[in-house]
Amino acid sequence: MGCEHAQAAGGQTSPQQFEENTLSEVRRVIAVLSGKGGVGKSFVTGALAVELARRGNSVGILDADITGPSIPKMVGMSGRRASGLGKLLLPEVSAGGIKVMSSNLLLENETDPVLWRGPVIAGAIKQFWSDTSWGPLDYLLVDMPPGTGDVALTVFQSLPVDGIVVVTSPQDLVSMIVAKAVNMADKMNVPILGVIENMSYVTCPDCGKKIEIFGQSKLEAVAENYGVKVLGRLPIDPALAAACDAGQIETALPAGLLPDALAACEAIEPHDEPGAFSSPAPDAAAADQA
Ligand SMILES: Nc1ncnc2c1ncn2[C@@H]1O[C@H](COP(=O)(O)OP(=O)(O)OP(=O)(O)O)[C@@H](O)[C@H]1O
Repeated sequence: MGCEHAQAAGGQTSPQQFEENTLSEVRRVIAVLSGKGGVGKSFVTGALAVELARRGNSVGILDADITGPSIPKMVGMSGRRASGLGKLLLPEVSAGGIKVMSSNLLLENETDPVLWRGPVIAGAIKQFWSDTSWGPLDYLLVDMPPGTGDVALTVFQSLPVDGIVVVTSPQDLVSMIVAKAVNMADKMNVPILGVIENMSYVTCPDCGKKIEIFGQSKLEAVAENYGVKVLGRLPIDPALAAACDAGQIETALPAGLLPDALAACEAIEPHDEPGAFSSPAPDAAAADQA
């Protein structure tokens, strides 16, 4: 574990902040975290990105779920590959204008497994931040890998994360997951914006009644206990899941799904005034010097 990436991932030595390149001006960085896999963290990341973009914001998603990337497929980028600009990578841009950088956009085939070890994964996170030309962004959402392990640590130590959205599902051990996230946020000195419960209920197609198939949600009580806000509860929506699989989240996502979560994102003070982006035009020569 001698290289700088290993140190960042292992946390054995002082953390290293990854530098932003001159072609990026990211105003807010929000990490979307879950306690374990499969609770819908990527879906929530995608939904927040779509809603923020619909409100006129420039939005990017850094897919830090390096070994299980699912963002490109959700926004219709299956089969696409990121291009380069001098020494920098260019994020792919969705039909709705969302910029994405993901390990899936660097693979020959999107079904290739990513068999990378921790230090290489930390190196990829660095590439997605320092070596990617994001341009001016109002919001960069970071789709975190599941859990609170090494890669999550690297992201919090190395990127200027402004806030964390925690995603749980009702069958989770909600209390434990929120506790872990709160502990990590405390240690990393990053505020938790709040918690979203995904797959919280189903809506009866006949009468519209909300049915809590996993039992009554404990979210409110747990959130209160840990002093974090509830930012919303999302239903199980098979049609929306199918639309995500088909790369159509941008057109299929109903409007107004997560108003409190959006308000929490919008309340973050931006790093720079909108419009303050003043880096040189993104030509290859400029990128070479970056
Ligand atoms: N509210 C929902 N209703 C129906 N299906 C959903 C919902 N949320 C997520 N899904 C589906 O569940 C699957 C897992 O979701 P997703 O990839 O977002 O989870 P994740 O927590 O990011 O998983 P991983 O930890 O593996 O990255 C996907 O097929 C997604 O479309």
